Amino acid sequence: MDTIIREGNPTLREIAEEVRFPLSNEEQILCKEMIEFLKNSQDPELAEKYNLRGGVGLAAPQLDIKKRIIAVHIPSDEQNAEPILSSIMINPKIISHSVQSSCLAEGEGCLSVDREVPGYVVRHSRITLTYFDPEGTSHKIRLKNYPAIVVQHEIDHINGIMFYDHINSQEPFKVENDVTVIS
Ligand SMILES: O=CN(O)C[C@@H](CC1CCCC1)C(=O)N1NCCC[C@H]1C(=O)Nc1ccccn1
Ligand code: NI
Repeated sequence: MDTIIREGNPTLREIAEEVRFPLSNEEQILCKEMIEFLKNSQDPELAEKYNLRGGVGLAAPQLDIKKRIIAVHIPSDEQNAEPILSSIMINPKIISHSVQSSCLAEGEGCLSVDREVPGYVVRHSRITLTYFDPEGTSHKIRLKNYPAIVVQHEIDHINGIMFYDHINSQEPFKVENDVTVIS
């Protein structure tokens, strides 16, 4: 998984392909590896040992694989509690969203971007999305707050969008009055 490609690689700017079911063995293994990577990256020892930056989300294009597969693994704040959200989402699709917008107070980063890009990344506060799990079962879920931000960051990746595309270059920390800043 040290094969995370960096900005400048054209794959990060392409639209990834829909995945067909049933998954190939290779695709099934990829899904497992993506979640494993996130879990390992959040383990202090393993992150130290393999020099990983802890990640809560990963999109297949970041592995130079142009497929609409994303992984999210968002830990809970308490130690050893269940993660808030841990999921592989195949062909994810936002089918509706709030008018209300939100952004992370500390801005966003990306495992494919080895530099700080300061500024608010304004996203939908709440989203309803459909996706398929690796078994091909369709799901429809609603997300808000941080999990909604993470999933939107990942869905951007399969559409060739980087987080800094959303930053207002004139006024990076400008917020319209009705944007919720999440800290
Ligand atoms: O496309 C996917 N990516 O680029 C990995 C990104 C995804 C998140 C960035 C903002 C929303 C989704 C990622 O996870 N990060 N960005 C760069 C370094 C930090 C790291 C991070 O936020 N880590 C974290 C946060 C909370 C708890 C544990 N770890
Ligand atoms: Ni990213």
